[in-house]
Amino acid sequence: MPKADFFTSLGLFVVKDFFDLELCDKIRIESRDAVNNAASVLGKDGKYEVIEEIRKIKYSQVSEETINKVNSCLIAVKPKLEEHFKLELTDCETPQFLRYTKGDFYLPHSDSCNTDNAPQSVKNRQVSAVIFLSSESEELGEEYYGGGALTFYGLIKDPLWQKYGFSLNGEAGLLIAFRCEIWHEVEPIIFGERYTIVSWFF
Ligand SMILES: O=C(O)CCC(=O)C(=O)O
Ligand SMILES: [Fe+2]
Repeated sequence: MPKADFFTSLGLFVVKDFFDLELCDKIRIESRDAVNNAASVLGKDGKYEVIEEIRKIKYSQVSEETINKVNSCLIAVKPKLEEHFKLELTDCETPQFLRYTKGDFYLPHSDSCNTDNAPQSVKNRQVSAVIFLSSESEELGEEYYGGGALTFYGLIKDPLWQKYGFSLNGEAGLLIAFRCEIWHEVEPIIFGERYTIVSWFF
């Protein structure tokens, strides 16, 4: 599996210890114990709906304090994202706290959508950000999971490589940011629980 530096060399933005392990543990435990709801996707009619054949994940309803803390960390990195992607960004969406248990996944998708009926907030998205709170590992433990690779497509423009997926090894504390149009998926979780936070800059 390629290392984080490989994704940097292909133009993605990676910070390895964006969150320290103490903060990852704290938010992961809060996310595990919070009320969970099935996550939705944008349906063809431009409305959000739960379609478990496409995105089988739970949202965790963490505290306002945790949302604000993560939000301020994301806003603090905005100037670096603007410089990296050569874009002007206004703000980021309220972060979503995601919990994946065995068998959960998210099929290949892009985070932006330009169809006429898409909500303006989705049309405005420019950069996606994912923060890992747990690590992919062969070890068993609360902070580890197996499977669940975040896999990116079309990173190499050559037509021969268009359909090739590059999988990132999830590591607690790592932030990866990428242009919203890039296709990506979360492969099914084989064991353990996978925790991430996602948000979108616009
Ligand atoms: O959990 C992840 O690694 C990414 C999730 C994702 O792609 C999304 O929610 O749009
Ligand atoms: Fe996504």
